[in-house]
Amino acid sequence: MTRRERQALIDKGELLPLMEAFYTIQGEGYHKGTAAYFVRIGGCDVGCHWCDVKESWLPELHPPTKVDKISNDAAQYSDTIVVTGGEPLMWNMKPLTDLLKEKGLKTHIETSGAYNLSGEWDWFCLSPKKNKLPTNEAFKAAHELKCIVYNNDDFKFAEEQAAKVNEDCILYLQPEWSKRDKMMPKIVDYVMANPKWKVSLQTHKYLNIP
Ligand SMILES: C[S@@+](CC[C@H](N)C(=O)[O-])C[C@H]1O[C@@H](n2cnc3c(N)ncnc32)[C@H](O)[C@@H]1O
Ligand SMILES: Nc1nc2[nH]cc(C(=O)O)c2c(=O)[nH]1
Ligand code: SF4
Ligand SMILES: [Mg+2]
Repeated sequence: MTRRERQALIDKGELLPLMEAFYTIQGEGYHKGTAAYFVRIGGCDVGCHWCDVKESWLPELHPPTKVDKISNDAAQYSDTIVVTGGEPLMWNMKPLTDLLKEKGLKTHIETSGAYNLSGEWDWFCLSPKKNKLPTNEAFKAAHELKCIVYNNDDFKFAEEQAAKVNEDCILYLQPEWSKRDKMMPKIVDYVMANPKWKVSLQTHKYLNIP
């Protein structure tokens, strides 16, 4: 395949830069505790300084992989597939989600929502970032809003984001991992005072699973 041919397939979403795929338990948010197959797509330029997968950022480090292979592998493991990254919406997600749905699998996404929406999602987890705000489309699509709390300013940011999602969107505050001891007591107080919010923890890190 020439470079140009490969780029055309990437543009169409037939090839995606796959960093890793693994079967585990969804650790975060509404579906925490549910067995799921994770597909981690490389590439992200949002630049969160506390990102826990910085190795995902450069797309050229991750091999362009056929979505047929990704979906066939996924079907061997689980009926719930979580597509994450990196930032999956930097790529065209339609071919991948079409294949997953043809197989009767549930498609979940973890996204910052900073890029155009593509793909068909049964569950849309939006985690807004100050550096690159979500699109209006992403706010409308969100089933859960998961705001990361690194410092006190993040409570205000979280409220601003919550004002933009649908009324039935489930609202979560999740401590940034390195600040969890400092921020968790503040999150607890905040949620008790503002019970429209729920706490989300990265439970997979406590369980020592991927
Ligand atoms: C690694 S990101 C990939 C998907 C997408 N780029 C996003 O940010 O939503 C997956 C989830 O992990 C969260 N996350 C990343 N680093 C974290 C950290 N250090 N502590 C807590 N949550 C973190 C993100 O906010 C997001 O909800
Ligand atoms: N177990 C587990 N649950 C997760 N929920 C969201 C994750 C992500 O990195 O997107 C993640 C992850 O990396 N592992
Ligand atoms: S948007 Fe997601 S993958 Fe990108 S830097 Fe932020 S947390 Fe990491
Ligand atoms: Mg993670």
